[in-house]
Amino acid sequence: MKELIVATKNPGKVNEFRQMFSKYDISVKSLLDIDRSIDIEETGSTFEENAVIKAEAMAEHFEVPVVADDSGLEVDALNGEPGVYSARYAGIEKDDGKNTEKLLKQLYGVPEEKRTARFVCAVAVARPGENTFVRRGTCEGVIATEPQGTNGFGYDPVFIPEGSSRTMAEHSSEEKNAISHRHHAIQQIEEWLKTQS
Ligand SMILES: O=P(O)(O)OP(=O)(O)OP(=O)(O)OC[C@H]1O[C@@H](n2cnc3c(O)ncnc32)[C@H](O)[C@@H]1O
Ligand SMILES: [Mg+2]
Repeated sequence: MKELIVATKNPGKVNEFRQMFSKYDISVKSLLDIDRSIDIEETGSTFEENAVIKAEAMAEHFEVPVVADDSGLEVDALNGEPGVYSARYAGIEKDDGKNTEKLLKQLYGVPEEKRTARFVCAVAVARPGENTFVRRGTCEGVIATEPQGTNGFGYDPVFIPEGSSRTMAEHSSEEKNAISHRHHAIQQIEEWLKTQS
């Protein structure tokens, strides 16, 4: 089994990458396993830019291929916010509970048909001495009026994916990994993943 570094410190993402990469016989090492003190500043203005920044910084550092994910939630009634600031929406401390609370406050009184949103995930692959590539996946849905469910992470308790009546946090990880933005982004790097296992 081949091992790949995924340049993230988000344990929820790590679980999902582990589950989805196992299909390719690839095991995942994250920054939580390697060095929690590594901090990469996300200075880009798009998901793609930030994913590339994270992947290239770590590929240069470890001198091996590195995958990185930059993701977030775009809410139409908020002109695409929180977007690339999803992790820091309610402050720098990255508190999922505070972020969802702020989001529900911002959307208070907004009717269901105007609560459309999408999760976006950019996955970048950086390799020493080779060109970096980045692919995007999305998952359409609406924002609920109150949090429901305990699975997943981030905004999952308030995001109802299209075609479902449950929030993402009420979906099993298998169900989420079949429809998520991260799944759709990873599908697009499948050819490369197959060369890695
Ligand atoms: O940068 P790394 O270390 O990967 O971890 P992070 O949590 O800071 O990740 P991002 O910078 O990509 O910010 C993504 C935020 O968007 C939200 N998010 C992304 N994917 C999500 C998902 O599958 N379900 C719920 N929320 C998600 C969640 O709040 C994340 O913290
Ligand atoms: Mg981040």
